[in-house]
Amino acid sequence: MARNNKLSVLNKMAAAPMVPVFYHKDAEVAKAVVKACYDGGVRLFEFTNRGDFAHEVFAEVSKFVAEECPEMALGVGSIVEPATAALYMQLGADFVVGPLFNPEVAKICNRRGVPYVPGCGSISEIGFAQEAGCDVCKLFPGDVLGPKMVKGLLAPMPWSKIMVTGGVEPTEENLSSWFKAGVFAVGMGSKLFPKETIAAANWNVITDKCKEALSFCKK
Ligand SMILES: O=C(O)C(=O)C[C@H](O)[C@H](O)COP(=O)(O)O
Repeated sequence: MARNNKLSVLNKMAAAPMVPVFYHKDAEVAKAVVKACYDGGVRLFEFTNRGDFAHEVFAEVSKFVAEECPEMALGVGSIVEPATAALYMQLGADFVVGPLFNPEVAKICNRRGVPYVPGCGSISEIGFAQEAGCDVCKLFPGDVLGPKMVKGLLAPMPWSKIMVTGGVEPTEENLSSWFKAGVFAVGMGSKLFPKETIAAANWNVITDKCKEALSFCKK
């Protein structure tokens, strides 16, 4: 079961609005990356469901987070259908993210009070997701859709909480363009975790990058 309830996850997202997105098949690497992010001020972490045994790694990371990163909410990403969402919720996922909106995933997340952040590429999808109980919608792929879309949709739908993901960069220029447009949070994967940094186990570099990126996430 989730360690953090919906309110706690949303409050963390409001306070530290950057969600690192990461997958590694080696649980030790995944744990080190989660801890490096935690030390850099990150309070929400999305472990993506990539590969057949990703849930086994998630289970180990989840135990580690409970012991070593008590303030962290651990979510799962790349979820496209309800069976996989249920599997991860059983393993303690605090929130569920996906590249698309699936109403069946919304239903089972709602039943357990777990926030579902679905990927949406149009204003109508965001509307359908909101009606299905999604408090935060993920604008995906962000670099294709752009900050102007966020500004545009917030004019008629100012209640919308948007987390943009896909091509977001940990630079002041990129992050401030999204936050100026009105996003609630950003999700960031490949640009926050260059392959060389992970291969070299340069965890301090990740901690520093997270600290710096969070300082650019100004609403
Ligand atoms: O897994 C999901 O649910 C996705 O939607 C796709 C990606 O994980 C993110 O979009 C990360 O994107 P980058 O920051 O560009 O690496």
